[in-house]
Amino acid sequence: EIDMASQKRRPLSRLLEQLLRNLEKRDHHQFFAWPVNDNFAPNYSNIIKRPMDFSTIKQKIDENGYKSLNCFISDFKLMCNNAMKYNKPGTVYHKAARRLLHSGLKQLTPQKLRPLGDMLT
Ligand SMILES: COc1ccc(OC)c(-c2cc(C(C)=O)n3cccnc23)c1
Repeated sequence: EIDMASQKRRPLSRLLEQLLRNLEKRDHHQFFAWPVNDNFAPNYSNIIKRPMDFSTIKQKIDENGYKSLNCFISDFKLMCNNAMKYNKPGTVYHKAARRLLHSGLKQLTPQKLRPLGDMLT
């Protein structure tokens, strides 16, 4: 159980929570909200060695599992790239992943992050 007080003290966690909310709202169909289930995606766990989804990222933030912004961005990219690896181009999932990756990364550029970064120092 993560006490709120320590959460307040951790500026990185607060920044990552904010960035995560911003990324999640771009996933309109919630295809990335939960781990992909092998029952709906045949052979998924054999093809995708490191599954990732927004709920797992959220849990990792709460457990203070990200030591840097770059580690958070890496998991976001992993999640999108998994979907572009498993799902064929042209599928709704591949297109959603490509779109999420590009629109998400635009929010994670230094220009966009600098004002938030000042909050960290
Ligand atoms: C159709 O409704 C849902 C609901 C939740 C999903 O993943 C959390 C998915 C889903 C998400 C994915 C991904 C992200 O590869 N996927 C691949 C094959 C079959 N289903 C999915 C689809």
